[in-house]
Amino acid sequence: MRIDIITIFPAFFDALDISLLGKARQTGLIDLQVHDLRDHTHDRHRTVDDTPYGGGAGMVMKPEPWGDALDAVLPQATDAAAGPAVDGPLVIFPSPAGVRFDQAMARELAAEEHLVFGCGRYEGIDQRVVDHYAARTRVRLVSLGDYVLNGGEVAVMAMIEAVGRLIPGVVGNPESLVEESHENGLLEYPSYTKPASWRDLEVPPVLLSGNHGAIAAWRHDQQLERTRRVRPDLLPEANAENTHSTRG
Ligand SMILES: CN1CCN(Cc2ccc(Cn3ccc4ccc(-c5n[nH]c(N)c5C#N)cc43)cc2)CC1
Repeated sequence: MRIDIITIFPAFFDALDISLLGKARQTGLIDLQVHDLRDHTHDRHRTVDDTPYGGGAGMVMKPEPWGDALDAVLPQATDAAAGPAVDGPLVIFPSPAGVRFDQAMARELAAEEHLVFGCGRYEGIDQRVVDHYAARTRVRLVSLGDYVLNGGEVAVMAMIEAVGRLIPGVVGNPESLVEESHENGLLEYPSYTKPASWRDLEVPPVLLSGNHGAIAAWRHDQQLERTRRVRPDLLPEANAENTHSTRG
């Protein structure tokens, strides 16, 4: 997979040089490039923002640097008349107004060949940037969650980590991807390791029994109990209820 990130804070992504994603880059599993938006400015102050038309607080990111930066990482700009290319890169702009990112979207993105992330700052990016590229390629606004961040970098880091670990070969033991939270729609079960007794707290005896059937049943019960308590909205019956009510 190829990943391009455009940002005014390239150093923010130095963390992608270490750990599993750093190894995936070294082995060529992921070709990840970080681009400084200011390298696509043409004034001596390397200006990327300006005041909003119509007034209002804060600054908006100018379209010209974004156009030059995105043109540099996207294939030869297709003609808008041809409509958005369906087989080209997927361009993702993190935004509080975006579709909520979740594990299902992470799985979708992990199947893509080329992702381009545009990290906005200030009060956001001039809307014409989104409109221009949405006419030429696939563009998505994606939100990390219902809270306001100062820019897109934290969201992009989270998305790249969630997507990267689903790419075959990135995580040593693919088995560990199967039983984690949200992979089967439920929260994960609690985990334990040695010692069997710690500060008078014991490991649940079933986990020491060697009875794999009983262990699997206990773990599924723990997933259901934890999901009911913490995230009842994830339970199948909650979704079934929603489905019924939308049918009216
Ligand atoms: C006219 N006004 C009306 C109010 N808005 C509100 C507003 C919009 C952006 C920002 C800061 N910011 C800039 C780029 C950028 C990208 C992602 C996110 C982001 N926040 N939360 C998520 N889950 C995010 C993600 N993913 C935030 C970003 C601050 C305040 C501004 C314009």
